Amino acid sequence: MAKVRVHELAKELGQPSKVVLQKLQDMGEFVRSASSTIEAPVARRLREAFPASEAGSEKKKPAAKPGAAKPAPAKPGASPKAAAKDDAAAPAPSAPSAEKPTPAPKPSQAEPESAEAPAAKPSSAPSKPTAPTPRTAAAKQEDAAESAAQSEQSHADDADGQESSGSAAPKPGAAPKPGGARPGNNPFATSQGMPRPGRPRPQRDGGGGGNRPGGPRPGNNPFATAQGMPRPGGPRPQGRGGAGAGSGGDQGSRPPREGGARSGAPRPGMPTPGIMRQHSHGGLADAQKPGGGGRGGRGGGPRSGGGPGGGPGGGGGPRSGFGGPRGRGGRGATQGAFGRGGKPARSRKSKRAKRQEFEQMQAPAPGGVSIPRGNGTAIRLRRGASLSDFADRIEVNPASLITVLFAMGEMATATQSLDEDTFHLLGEELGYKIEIVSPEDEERELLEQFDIDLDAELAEEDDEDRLPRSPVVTVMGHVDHGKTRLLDSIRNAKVQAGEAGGITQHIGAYQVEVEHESEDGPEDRAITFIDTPGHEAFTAMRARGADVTDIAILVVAADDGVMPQTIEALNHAQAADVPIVVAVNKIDKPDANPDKVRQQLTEYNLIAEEYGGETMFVDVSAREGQNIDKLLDAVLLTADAALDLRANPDKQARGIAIEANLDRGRGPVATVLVQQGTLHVGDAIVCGTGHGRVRAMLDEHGQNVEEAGPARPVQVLGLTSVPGAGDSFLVAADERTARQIAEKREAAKRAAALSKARKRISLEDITKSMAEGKVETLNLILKGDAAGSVEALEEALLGIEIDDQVQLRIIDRGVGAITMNNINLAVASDAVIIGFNVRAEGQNAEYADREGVEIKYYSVIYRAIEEIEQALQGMLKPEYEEVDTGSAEIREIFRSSKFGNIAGSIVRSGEIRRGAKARITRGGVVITEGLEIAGLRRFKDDVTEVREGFECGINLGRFNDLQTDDLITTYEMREKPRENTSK
Ligand SMILES: Nc1nc2c(ncn2[C@@H]2O[C@H](COP(=O)(O)OP(=O)(O)OP(=O)(O)O)[C@@H](O)[C@H]2O)c(=O)[nH]1
Repeated sequence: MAKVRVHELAKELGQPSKVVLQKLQDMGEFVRSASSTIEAPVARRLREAFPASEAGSEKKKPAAKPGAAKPAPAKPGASPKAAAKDDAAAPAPSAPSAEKPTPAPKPSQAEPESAEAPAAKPSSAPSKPTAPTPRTAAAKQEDAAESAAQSEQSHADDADGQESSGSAAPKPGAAPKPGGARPGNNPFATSQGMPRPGRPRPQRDGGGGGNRPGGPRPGNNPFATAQGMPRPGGPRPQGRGGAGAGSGGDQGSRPPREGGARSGAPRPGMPTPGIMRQHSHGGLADAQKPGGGGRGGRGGGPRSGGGPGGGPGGGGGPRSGFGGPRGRGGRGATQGAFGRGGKPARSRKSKRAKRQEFEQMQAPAPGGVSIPRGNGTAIRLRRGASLSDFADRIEVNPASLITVLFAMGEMATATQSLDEDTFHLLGEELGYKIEIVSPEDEERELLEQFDIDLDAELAEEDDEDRLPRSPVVTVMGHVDHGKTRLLDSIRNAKVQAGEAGGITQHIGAYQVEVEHESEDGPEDRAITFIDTPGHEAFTAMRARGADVTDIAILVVAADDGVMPQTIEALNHAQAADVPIVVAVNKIDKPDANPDKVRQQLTEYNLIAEEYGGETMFVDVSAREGQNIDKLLDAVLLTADAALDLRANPDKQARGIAIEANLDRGRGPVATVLVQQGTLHVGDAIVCGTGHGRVRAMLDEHGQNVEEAGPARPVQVLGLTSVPGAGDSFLVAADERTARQIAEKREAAKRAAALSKARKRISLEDITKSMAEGKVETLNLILKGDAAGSVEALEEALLGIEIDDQVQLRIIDRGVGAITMNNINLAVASDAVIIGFNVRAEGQNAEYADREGVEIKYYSVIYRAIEEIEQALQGMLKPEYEEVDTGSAEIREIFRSSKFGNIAGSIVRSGEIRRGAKARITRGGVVITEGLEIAGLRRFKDDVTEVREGFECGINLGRFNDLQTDDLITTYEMREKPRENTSK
């Protein structure tokens, strides 16, 4: 029921507004002005206080619904009794009200209202406090209600202003408290207690009833799904209405509409919308009271009862009432009851939850689990990652992934490192694109965590920052052709006289000064030599990602000519795109034939300048120290012609460890080659998985140096552990960072070691790799048992007619077993090794496997040709074969209506696994195959496998044609080595 304004009431009572105001004040209700509204209960009490006029009022407002009236009595104070009476008086409680088990007293009030509901327009009710007006009044009330409804809004607004007016002053009579509603007793309040200063309100008019002490308080409503103020949506009109006449009753069930506002057709039994609104907005009259429970306004009593005790006042229950529109109303916010305050948080949550649910619904469930589909989302995982890592990335439980993987036929634990193929398969199944981070990317990402971006560093450098640096040279060649002697010779020739007594030591690399004739005249240039001769070391470093060599000196003994390892070295250098300078050695020997060497090498694309080529050949004698200067000159000329060797010396040093060892007295000692920047004593350094502070640096002469610039090799002391040759080093901001980087590198290394290396390049996927731009050519290394067969193979391979877009390159060939060297070259050059009647044995085979190098074995040339041809055409597909995994003999057949026939069997060999493919043979004849072990039991238990010698029950799904003595054989498809390919 709507509230009435004081002047309206005054008119009704035939009293001047002033008098009425005074009266209200006497009653303990504070009303600001004649235009203030007051709650129905207050109005009722007022009418009682002016008996004379009451009659008139009755006449006037016949409409007053009984219900409405009743509520009044039900003031809190009135409590039970009043309520009870009301109930009685009230028209039979409407069904709705009945439904609501109104707690306490309120019920009664509510009921009445509902009963009248039809007639009682919201607003009217309140306005006509006249209470138990006979139904006749209903009609009129309807009108009144409508108008009330219309005015609701305004009331509400007014309310704010009036809030304090305490329209709701406690009724004298009923309400015990003279002073109006007391804090804490406001049934409409979402929270009890004193209103905070400044935020009184809501109650404003509405409240009358609300305050009643007897009224139910929010939070005490046993029927409320949630205590406190109802949510906007939820509250039923009545709730609000409750205020007034306690109509609240049934409301609970009604939809929250805004009270009367709507069509004006109040629902029967419902509290008048108008009122409700008011309540919702304004809240109870008590507003004024400090404690007034502000908010309370709306909701009247707890659901049904209309107001809890508050009968009068409140009406609706907190819950139902909308009164309590979400929190806000409660707080007295003017926005009112329907503000959206209350539920936002909850609703957001629920949306999220819904979305998740939806996503899960779409998820494929290979193992019956729900996992959100990736829809092609790319997930990057480090090498050696586990299911747990993957699960973290897609935010699912690792157990789900284990299940999926299991359903796909693979078993793995959550923390077990998986290989790339498995991740790809799993990713495909779930709609994710798995990318395994390459070692280089991994290192890059690792450093990024420390704000170190080596690529960006280089990109940001200006050209002027980069100064010329000396070339780094590696000496290669056949055994005994004089590599070591040449290195010694160069070193000794260049040991400065000034370095008195300087004993040159082998530290892995050294630098020499050369007087070089350039266009601008003579100048001193330095050349750095890697002191470990041979292409083996060179390629091993490359295989580790360390490309330190700028130029290769290929040593060929003039008396011996080109030999197998000459060619191998040549191939390694060419595979690395490293320019070559040929040192034709031992020219002091009488049988030396330097020209023959030149001639021989033309076959390998090394054409001497004097023959019109671009390669510099220098005849030297390492033993005699002859032409060493010329050789060094040739190195510088080649470097200048083919390379632009420059580096920025003005930054923190980065480089590669060339060699390292544990020295008894000095601890870990590493020879590092600075590639960029300058290394200083005292720098915090991380080298491979070792770290520390540079305690001292020594050059190749054993002299202490304070700093080392680009291309300068130095021995570094101060590391915590011995790095490996080829490990990169860098200077970090501080020791702590250096340690952390080292630890992360260590962890990455461990993880990588745990994961099974994937084939870098394989014939099966060569075209795919080419399409993806991973490789541009198919690099092959041929090894055979005889020179003739290797040559024949090479010729045949080069004769394959292939598409222009595909390239075939034989980067090395040789006779003999497949060596570590061959594998390293394959690693460094992404090559496939072809073994023709030769194999990689023992350690080498393991190494190849570990490094992911594919070795294909053939014993028939045409087969090799055919496969490589197919590979280049993208036609080579893996071949599979059936491999039996177990067999069981049927001893007895059990018939089950549920599962069909069950074969009571005994496992004769291997093991029978659930899910395995199976075939049935009877007397040696295959009856059927392609079946699946659909069920497997040991006694009553479902099991996944049964081993040889044990009995079990096997269910073959729909296949029921079983007989005793039949043999069930399980098998699986395994990729098989191709025919004729293995030796
Ligand atoms: N006459 C002559 N002999 C030389 C010359 N250079 C090296 N030798 C000899 O050739 C032999 C092999 O020399 P090394 O320097 O050990 O050859 P290498 O290539 O290092 O040999 P490995 O380390 O076994 O690969 C030694 O006995 C040297 O003395 C040279 O210019 N003239």
